Amino acid sequence: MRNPRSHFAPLAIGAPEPLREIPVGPMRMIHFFDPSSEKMLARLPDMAASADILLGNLEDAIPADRKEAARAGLVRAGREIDLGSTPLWTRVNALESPWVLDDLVTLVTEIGSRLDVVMVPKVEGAWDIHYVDRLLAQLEARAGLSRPILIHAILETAQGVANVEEIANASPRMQGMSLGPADLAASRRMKTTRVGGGHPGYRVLGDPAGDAARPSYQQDLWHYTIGRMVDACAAAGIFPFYGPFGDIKDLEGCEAQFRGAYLMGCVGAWSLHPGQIAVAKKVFSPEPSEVAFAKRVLEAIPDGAGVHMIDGKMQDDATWKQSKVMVDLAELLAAKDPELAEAYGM
Ligand SMILES: CC(=O)SCCNC(=O)CCNC(=O)[C@H](O)C(C)(C)COP(=O)(O)OP(=O)(O)OC[C@H]1O[C@@H](n2cnc3c(N)ncnc32)[C@H](O)[C@@H]1OP(=O)(O)O
Ligand SMILES: O=CC(=O)O
Ligand SMILES: [Mg+2]
Repeated sequence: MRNPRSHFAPLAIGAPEPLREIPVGPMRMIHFFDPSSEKMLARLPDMAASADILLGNLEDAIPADRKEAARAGLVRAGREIDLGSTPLWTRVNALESPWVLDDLVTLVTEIGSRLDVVMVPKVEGAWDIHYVDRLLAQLEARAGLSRPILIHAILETAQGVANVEEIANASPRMQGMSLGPADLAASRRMKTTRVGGGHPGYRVLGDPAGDAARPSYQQDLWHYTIGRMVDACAAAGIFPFYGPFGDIKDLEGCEAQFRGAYLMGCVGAWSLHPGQIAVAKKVFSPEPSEVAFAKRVLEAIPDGAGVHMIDGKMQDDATWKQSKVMVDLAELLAAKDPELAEAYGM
């Protein structure tokens, strides 16, 4: 581990100072697009208006013979397409792949000032983040960038999950983490071919009670990993996200999976298809009734201390903090979305 006094020192001469706080904006969905597709590039301005974050994907789902076209398309998007204030991220190829070095060198050199976050797949431990951290610093210095590019890790190997806390704390560049349920299932030898979501076989059975049918409840395969990821991220001051939900037509299943992650502390999820943007927006924006109640708690306890009763429910210092989380998120989203501002009365 680095000397704590040098934790915030740049890793290359001339590289920008690392950030003390990770920038906070609406992050309800990271919308994936294929930058090798002209059709997708033409749609980017519209997508930028509806998505909180846009991500040009270079890794899985982009075939080997389109890797270079995808990288070039993303450079073009960063240089020529007006995305307003919507952050532009990329997912680079895996660190062991033949493409990742050119991904990082090209993107930082050509559009480093436009790129907010680099998502790194299949992160196994702090050593993977250290590699990207130093390389980014060298490239930023050479490109004369004034703002550091942040790193987002995908939690999608068994070893990555085992090392989740050290990954979260590996660098001041760490912006957050996403659950990658497809690769993680393969890495763990889980017997599912689905991309995220539940599985009808993963359930608990109620006790027998005479001849009555035994109740049976489906469980969430991802609960354990999401819990570990949320704690690791919150403890490190960075942001946890649910990843992909691959059954594109099952918007109800998608909503349920996203909602579970939202309630557990995730700030957003990936959208792979335009239909999932609306789902993420709905789920990761707090309910107006919850916001109204949270506002009442903050108003009733202006100093955030002591014990009070509101609608028959005990409120104290801890519930004040819960309410503050809710109202802060509502204010953040209301600043971008006039409909939510009205719904929240802000
Ligand atoms: C496990 C992981 O690593 S997940 C991350 C990697 N995977 C991805 O990034 C996949 C991204 N998504 C996609 O490629 C596509 O959405 C697919 C292949 C899943 C489905 O695509 P389609 O079969 O074309 O879906 P569908 O016919 O419903 O599309 C409707 C329209 O939305 C467009 N569209 C689909 N996905 C996207 C997207 N991500 N962004 C913008 N537009 C999109 C289609 O081009 C189509 O446009 P059109 O009506 O003008 O022809
Ligand atoms: O990259 C995402 C995954 O689920 O794998
Ligand atoms: Mg993956």
